[in-house]
Amino acid sequence: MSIPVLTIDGPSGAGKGTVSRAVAKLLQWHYLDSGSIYRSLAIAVLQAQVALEDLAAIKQIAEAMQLEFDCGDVLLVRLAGVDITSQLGTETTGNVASIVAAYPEVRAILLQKQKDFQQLPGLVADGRDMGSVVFPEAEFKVFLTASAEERADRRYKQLIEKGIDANLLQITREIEERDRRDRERATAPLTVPEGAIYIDSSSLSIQQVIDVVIDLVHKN
Ligand SMILES: Nc1ncnc2c1ncn2[C@@H]1O[C@H](COP(=O)(O)OP(=O)(O)OP(=O)(O)O)[C@@H](O)[C@H]1O
Ligand SMILES: Nc1ccn([C@@H]2O[C@H](COP(=O)(O)O)[C@@H](O)[C@H]2O)c(=O)n1
Repeated sequence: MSIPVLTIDGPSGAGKGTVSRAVAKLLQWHYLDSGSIYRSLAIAVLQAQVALEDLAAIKQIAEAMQLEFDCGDVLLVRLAGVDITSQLGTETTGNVASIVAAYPEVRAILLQKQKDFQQLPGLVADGRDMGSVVFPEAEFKVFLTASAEERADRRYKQLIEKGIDANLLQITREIEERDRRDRERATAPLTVPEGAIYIDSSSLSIQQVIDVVIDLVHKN
């Protein structure tokens, strides 16, 4: 029996995490936030004070990385037994994640960790290459995006709500730079996977996007 997978790929701030968590909860399926794996590696690399050009050292860290996920209402991540959840969401972590994620060797090391999330009764997987590389056979595929201005605005509001000082212009620049890096890398670039439905959420509410995605699963 094949285990159903719904993949939700798209650029930063498109709403993938928010929508994936809600849909996984409604379907009572498991949830994979693949970005948090790359973000955890970024934290481990920063902690080890390794240069971002030192591929050999980064590969060693990726291979040895002991990660535990608690995917309840709020995602909790432990690295070597230490809760790193509060460090995951920063822009520095996201930017370093996108630099280490560009190494094909690093992606190969982290591939099986992601595949292991495919468990009954089903999986909602969010990231950049879920529908194209990690779960190419997925039954349901979504590409979720929004304009760069809208995504930067969402990220800005998210940071301000968390009490984190933020600068809209800087966030816009960082989002555009991360998009460029994720789209232009040679291995597993951000792309619309074959067979995915394309949703531009620039003028849709979170609930409207959730409804479209739930409909896709229920109608098939
Ligand atoms: N359709 C929407 N309308 C308005 N705000 C939204 C919408 N979708 C998501 N948001 C808000 O945008 C912010 C970013 O969403 P989220 O973290 O889910 O994006 P993401 O695609 O997972 O980003 P990343 O890839 O960087 O983790 C959140 O504060 C979320 O509440
Ligand atoms: N499947 C994925 C998921 C993420 N990445 C890289 O990690 C960065 C952070 O991801 P978020 O979804 O948490 O923002 C992202 O910019 C990508 O570079 C990836 O390569 N593949």
